[in-house]
Amino acid sequence: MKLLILDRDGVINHDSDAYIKSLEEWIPIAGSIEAIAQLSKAGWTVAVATNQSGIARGYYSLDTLEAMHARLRALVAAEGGEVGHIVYCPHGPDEGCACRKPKPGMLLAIAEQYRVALDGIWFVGDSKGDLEAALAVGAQPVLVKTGKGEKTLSKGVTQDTLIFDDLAAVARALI
Ligand SMILES: O=P(O)(O)OC[C@@H](O)[C@H]1O[C@@H](OP(=O)(O)O)[C@@H](O)[C@@H](O)[C@@H]1O
Ligand SMILES: [Mg+2]
Ligand SMILES: [Zn+2]
Repeated sequence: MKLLILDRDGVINHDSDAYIKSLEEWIPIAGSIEAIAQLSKAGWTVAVATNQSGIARGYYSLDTLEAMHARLRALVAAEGGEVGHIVYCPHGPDEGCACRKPKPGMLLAIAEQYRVALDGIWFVGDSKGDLEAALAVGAQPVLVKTGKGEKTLSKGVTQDTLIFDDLAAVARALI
């Protein structure tokens, strides 16, 4: 199967150093909804793996998080596509969970969900932790320059990292 895994904040929607705390703050990056829909219509399964420590920090509720993901699904559906499995880590950095990136727990959960291996599967992110999670399980690290991507790039990435301007450019490369 054609599986693509996306980070959320800074890849699908704009990110903020103050966290994305409400549905109103969840604003798609230009071209990202259309990119997901086009990929989906081209036979790709598009899954999402996102750290959401704002839950543990008490910045927003699980209901609010689910409302953001319902909005994502509705916007992609309106373009004729669909979003696959969305996995999130609600834990804080000090909880030692297995799912918070750069740990690969969420990628492994998605692989198990679809009963596929992660070798070479593209994981598109904007942060160093996204790239490290991909490398930890043999997936293909892909960096976009949106969100924290430019900052991540400026600090240096591994040679095998693929780099694109944004998610729309990733979709163009795959379709
Ligand atoms: O990019 P994804 O994984 O979809 O989500 C990132 C968010 O959970 C937040 O992650 C936080 O990192 P800490 O969790 O505080 O280390 C900060 O980077 C915030 O700016 C950011 O909005
Ligand atoms: Mg991100
Ligand atoms: Zn976790």
